[in-house]
Amino acid sequence: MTRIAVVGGGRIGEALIAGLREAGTPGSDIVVIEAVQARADELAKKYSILPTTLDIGCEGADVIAIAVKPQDVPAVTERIGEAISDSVHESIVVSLAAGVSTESLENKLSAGSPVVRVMPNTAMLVGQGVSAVCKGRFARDEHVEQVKTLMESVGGVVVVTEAQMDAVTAVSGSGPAYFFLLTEAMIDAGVEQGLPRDVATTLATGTAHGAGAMLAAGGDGPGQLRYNVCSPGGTTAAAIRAFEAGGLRATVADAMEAAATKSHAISQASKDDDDDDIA
Ligand SMILES: NC(=O)C1=CN([C@@H]2O[C@H](COP(=O)(O)OP(=O)(O)OC[C@H]3O[C@@H](n4cnc5c(N)ncnc54)[C@H](OP(=O)(O)O)[C@@H]3O)[C@@H](O)[C@H]2O)C=CC1
Ligand SMILES: O=C(O)[C@@H]1CCC=N1
Repeated sequence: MTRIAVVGGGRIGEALIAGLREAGTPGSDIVVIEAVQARADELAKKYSILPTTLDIGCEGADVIAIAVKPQDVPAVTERIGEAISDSVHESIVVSLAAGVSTESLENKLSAGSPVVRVMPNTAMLVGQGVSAVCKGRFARDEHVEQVKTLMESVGGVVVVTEAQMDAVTAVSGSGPAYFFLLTEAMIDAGVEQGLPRDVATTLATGTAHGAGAMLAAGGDGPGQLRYNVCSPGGTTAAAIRAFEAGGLRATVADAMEAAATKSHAISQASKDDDDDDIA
């Protein structure tokens, strides 16, 4: 049994809670600490969990998952540090925030506190997330294993180095949004071609689901799967040519570079804040 305190009940906090509940974690093992009372009450009702304060929620928690916006992480971590500093129970502080380094978290906690950084994605909501995990200076392998097991209950998990986290964020943290954007564009294009919107939505969404399932089946890779759709002289090859002419691959590379650069900039901002604290 792992007792989890989720600090921040926004989009990703809810996705984690929903995925854990769906995977069978009892509601009594999860508490949520959320700034907006109405939102805390909504989550409590929806997932049969307890909304509480940070001090009470951190007491006895095995995992304290920080799911607030990156700029709110330093203040929240400092308060968590105060709440657990005298506790005999060891809590693993887990950050789900983009761009916030384990070092900046450790700087706000008592010396030697185990910190694990996770980059999840919103597909946790349906138990199909994929997360990357890296450990801070004081986290031992058993802490990483515990967090890995927790995240495996809501999807796949890979262990990476912290230096890889900006790239991870660009691929899988932000990734669901790229597929949603493509799906939206396909629906709009289907409507332009004369389909009713509900029909275009059913077709594009079902296609995304089916293509995802084929990729996840782990047989042929994406290239071969695409070749299999491209009948010689056919419709798909004509569409792929238009995608390539429009610079799709370069656009994807530029978009992911922008995401990774932003993640790095967030890390630099949190480092600068730490330096200001020390000065
Ligand atoms: N959304 C996503 O797909 C992903 C997000 N992440 C990371 O997850 C984190 C949260 O993102 P997201 O869920 O989108 O953001 P949200 O703004 O939806 O959620 C954050 C929530 O935390 C609340 N909050 C702020 N300060 C406190 C506090 N002191 N105590 C308790 N609750 C507080 C916020 O309230 P208020 O709005 O009033 O400030 C808000 O409800 C970010 O760091 C992001 O980088 C990581 C991977 C994917
Ligand atoms: O957009 C963001 O900053 C967060 C982090 C990854 C996905 N959403």
